[in-house]
Amino acid sequence: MAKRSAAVLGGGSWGTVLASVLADNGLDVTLWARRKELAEEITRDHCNSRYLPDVRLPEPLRATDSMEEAVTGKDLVLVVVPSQSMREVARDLAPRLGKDTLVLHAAKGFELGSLKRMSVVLEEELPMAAERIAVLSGPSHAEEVIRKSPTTVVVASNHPSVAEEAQGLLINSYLRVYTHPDVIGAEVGGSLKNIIALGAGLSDGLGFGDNAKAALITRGLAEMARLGMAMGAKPITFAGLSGVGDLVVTCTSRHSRNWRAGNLLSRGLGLEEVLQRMGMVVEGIKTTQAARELAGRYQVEMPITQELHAVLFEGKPPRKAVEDLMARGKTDEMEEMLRGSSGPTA
Ligand SMILES: NC(=O)C1=CN([C@@H]2O[C@H](COP(=O)(O)OP(=O)(O)OC[C@H]3O[C@@H](n4cnc5c(N)ncnc54)[C@H](OP(=O)(O)O)[C@@H]3O)[C@@H](O)[C@H]2O)C=CC1
Ligand SMILES: O=C(CO)COP(=O)(O)O
Repeated sequence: MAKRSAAVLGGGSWGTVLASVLADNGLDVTLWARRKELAEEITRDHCNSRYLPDVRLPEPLRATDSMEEAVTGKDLVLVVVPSQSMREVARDLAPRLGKDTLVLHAAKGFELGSLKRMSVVLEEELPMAAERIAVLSGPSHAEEVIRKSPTTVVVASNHPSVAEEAQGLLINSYLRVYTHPDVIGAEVGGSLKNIIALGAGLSDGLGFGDNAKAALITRGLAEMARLGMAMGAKPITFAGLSGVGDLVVTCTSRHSRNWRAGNLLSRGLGLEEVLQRMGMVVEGIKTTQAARELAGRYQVEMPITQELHAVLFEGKPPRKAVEDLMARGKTDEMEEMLRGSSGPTA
């Protein structure tokens, strides 16, 4: 059988690590990075010093700044760029995509303005591949996967054979990949957890304790599921890897960029300075804007998201946001779930 092949689009931390996983699995892998010097460093020195310092990449992994060279003839194209770049990259990919190529993305966010999920953006830009699109999500920090630390993820697709094929290419002894039928749930969970992780970083930075973090995780999950259900997700998806699994890892891991950004904000730094210090994408910030608009569109109550939006974009002091969350009207924890409603609570 011919050697399977893949292109990974995006030379950041997650794209580089997923390309390394596929290379470890024996695929012929080409990584596409928009900057020539980064592509050259990966091919020549087997490292990505900006995004993964002190990590040696598999020798067979090659990189290029030519999209054409990266994707031609590949069985799989894995798109791993920040959400706000997804459409632009998909547009460049469209004329070069093979007729049977599987398209998988691993981005966690919504497109600002349209508020679309990433698989919808891909379907629009790659209509010829609409039946071959899948999403990779779940608790998976790049820094741990590259160390081959046991990790579990899901590959969700509306087409079971597509999810199974992607599962077969990615699964190995340190990365256990489950298929999943709920694309909406996987994308909404993976995106919204970043908002709650920003809140967890803020909460820890303000010196609140484990009780506060457990509250954020649990009530955060409730509001993620509420919006997700209103958008068409299956509620049970939020109990899985792309829901509570990813929420827990992002709210508790020292690797989380969203947690770290929240923590810097708690020290009084402005948003611009936080982003500059991070030097990597912090998806939760734009997702907070998108989720607040989605909450309005679907008439869903998302108090943590609302308060975080006020802190990030309206200058509200974080402690006042916490006070306001604690002073909300009395309600029943499970009421909306037991009623099966996604609408606003009393
Ligand atoms: N890091 C992780 O552990 C995980 C990340 N993810 C998700 O994966 C996505 C990518 O994250 P991650 O790799 O960590 O991000 P990074 O910030 O580490 O890297 C982003 C990469 O995307 C590139 N990029 C940005 N815009 C464009 C564009 N318009 N065209 C081409 N390339 C572009 C950047 O290029 P340049 O260097 O030239 O700026 C950079 O190589 C995000 O949605 C994130 O939430 C999901 C799971 C785990
Ligand atoms: O999605 C992730 C882990 O599953 C990465 O989260 P951060 O972007 O917060 O690092």
